[in-house]
Amino acid sequence: MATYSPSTHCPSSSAYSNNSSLINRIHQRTTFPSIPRKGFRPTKLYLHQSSNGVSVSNAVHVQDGAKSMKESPVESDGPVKILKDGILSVPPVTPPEESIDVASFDFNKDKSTVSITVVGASGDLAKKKIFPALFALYYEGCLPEHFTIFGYARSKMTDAELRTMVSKTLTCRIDQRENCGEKMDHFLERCFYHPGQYDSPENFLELDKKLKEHEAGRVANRLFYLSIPPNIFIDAVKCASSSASSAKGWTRVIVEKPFGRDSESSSALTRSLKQYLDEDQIFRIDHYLGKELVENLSVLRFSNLIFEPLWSRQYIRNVQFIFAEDFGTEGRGGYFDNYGIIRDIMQNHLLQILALFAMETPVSLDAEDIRNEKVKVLRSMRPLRLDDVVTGQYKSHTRGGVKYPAYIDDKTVPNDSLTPTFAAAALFIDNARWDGVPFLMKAGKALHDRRTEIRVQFRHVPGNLYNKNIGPGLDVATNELVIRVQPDEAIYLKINNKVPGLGMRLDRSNLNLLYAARYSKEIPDAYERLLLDAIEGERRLFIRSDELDAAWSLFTPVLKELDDKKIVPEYYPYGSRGPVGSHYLAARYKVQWGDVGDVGSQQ
Ligand SMILES: NC(=O)C1=CN([C@@H]2O[C@H](COP(=O)(O)OP(=O)(O)OC[C@H]3O[C@@H](n4cnc5c(N)ncnc54)[C@H](OP(=O)(O)O)[C@@H]3O)[C@@H](O)[C@H]2O)C=CC1
Ligand SMILES: O=C1O[C@H](COP(=O)(O)O)[C@@H](O)[C@H](O)[C@H]1O
Repeated sequence: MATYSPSTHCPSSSAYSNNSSLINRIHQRTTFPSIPRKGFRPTKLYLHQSSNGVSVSNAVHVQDGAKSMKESPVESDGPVKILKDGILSVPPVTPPEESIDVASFDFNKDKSTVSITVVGASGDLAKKKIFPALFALYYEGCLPEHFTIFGYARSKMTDAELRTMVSKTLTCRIDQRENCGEKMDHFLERCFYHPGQYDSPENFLELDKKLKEHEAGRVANRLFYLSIPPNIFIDAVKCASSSASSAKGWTRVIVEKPFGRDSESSSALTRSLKQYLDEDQIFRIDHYLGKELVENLSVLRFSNLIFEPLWSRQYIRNVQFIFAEDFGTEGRGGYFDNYGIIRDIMQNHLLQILALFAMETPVSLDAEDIRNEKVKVLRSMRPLRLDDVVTGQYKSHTRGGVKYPAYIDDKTVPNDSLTPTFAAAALFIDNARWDGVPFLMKAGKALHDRRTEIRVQFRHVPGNLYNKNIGPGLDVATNELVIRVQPDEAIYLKINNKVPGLGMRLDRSNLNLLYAARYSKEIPDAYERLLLDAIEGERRLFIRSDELDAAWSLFTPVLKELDDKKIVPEYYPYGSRGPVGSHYLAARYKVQWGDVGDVGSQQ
């Protein structure tokens, strides 16, 4: 049974199909348009699932007018229905003897409010992603009616200065709708700033005071977004929890990666966080889980009959997870040098995608059921061996008269740094479904293009009648499913086809779902989805501590060995395809990287 109190109205967020989320979404949109009797205003609904969907078993109503706000449960006189657009029709119940005039009753009085504090508001991520995502949610009508946004950092800034800073990053990217400028102004009016130290309980108390002023006596829910370097996470959490957490509503904290550098430091971070927060208050963000095509992975797998039966060692030859950026670490060298590409991309983003790709069917789409399956598959994996890893680092390269820098040219990076900016790895899942199937990962900075893809290469057709038409490269002519996460989001399937004409020549073609051609709506940024979920308490896309432990267990031994043995990375020119070693690694498992020579989904 789920209890809920009226909160947000988000017309575009009805995409979830699991029942608990459906309850949330329906609730957001519950507007009680037809209060059945004077004086009957349900303030809470007890929603439960039934075979017919969601129904209301009990409503609590306000009785006897505004002054005596007694709440008492009432039975509905008939079934509660969900009408079109998620509006609940609550059938009449017997009215009280004395009823009040609905028009004079202040229904907003006891509504809750959400205060979002961006800790580290002066920083890169806050400007680039968090404020724009909050604005997009506001624009789409996804934020609750009562909300306030506070920026918090050490930099001295006034509210007006914060607004100026934030306004530079906001865009009206969502369609070409009207009143965007006006909406921006309204949004900015609800943004405030409080300067303070991250380890000062006094400064957080001052913040608390300001938050309370804005919350105006409503039930206050508070979300803190830690957009700060990891070495100050705990200071900030300690102060936020002791001096600025909500007395009556919920308090949640979004924690940005990196969640440690290895198993030990990650466990220590979790232990420290749990001194001040419960696990269900901690929202560990991996923004790749908020990307549209990553969200779609489960839909593709579990709602299409043609895929799930093929999803095993029986039909799949190998799976590839490819991340490439065509720019280096410029500006982030200081952070990056302490982490490297394996920690920055593989251990989190790519491994999370792998877990979603390879997990067994969850019992339901509830957060815990999905995360249980992810943990299971991660724990079935073999820890990565040094032999199965190739590392690289970009070096300076001049092209078209332009000189591109080496990684170590960054002033914040030591000249003798061995930190990998590229890595390729072969991983294995020792369970019945995936026994022997190589899961290859490749991630790199300063490569020749920018893309993130999942490539599924299928086995060849046994006894294929058309072998002679295909020729010796049998494995090259097998089916390949490509899920291009970015850019130009697409899902395409490579198939063999007869070239039209009198001869019998086979050709490889793509069955192609290119999002830009199929859907006119712009795809929301991952941070929008994740922020909305955190506000709504939906944990499905956030990392649970046992998932994190399992993920670190796979990579910690090899990371330690790379450090201890001071393994020298293979140097590759800025803007190239990366170290050739990655091809040798793939070849050892009879794999060819699918991105090489693929002209993509445009054909
Ligand atoms: N930037 C990005 O693209 C991504 C960032 N992340 C993660 O998000 C978090 C924030 O990233 P980002 O915005 O780039 O970080 P920044 O380096 O920009 O830091 C954010 C703010 O924290 C304060 N700060 C910086 N260094 C220190 C320090 N040594 N001691 C105390 N305060 C400091 C500064 O604010 P002030 O001086 O005003 O207090 C700064 O504006 C990090 O954990 C990062 O790993 C994750 C994914 C991508
Ligand atoms: O977490 C990180 O992600 C970005 C890439 O994110 P994207 O959404 O732009 O693909 C990466 O550049 C950065 O190094 C890493 O820390």
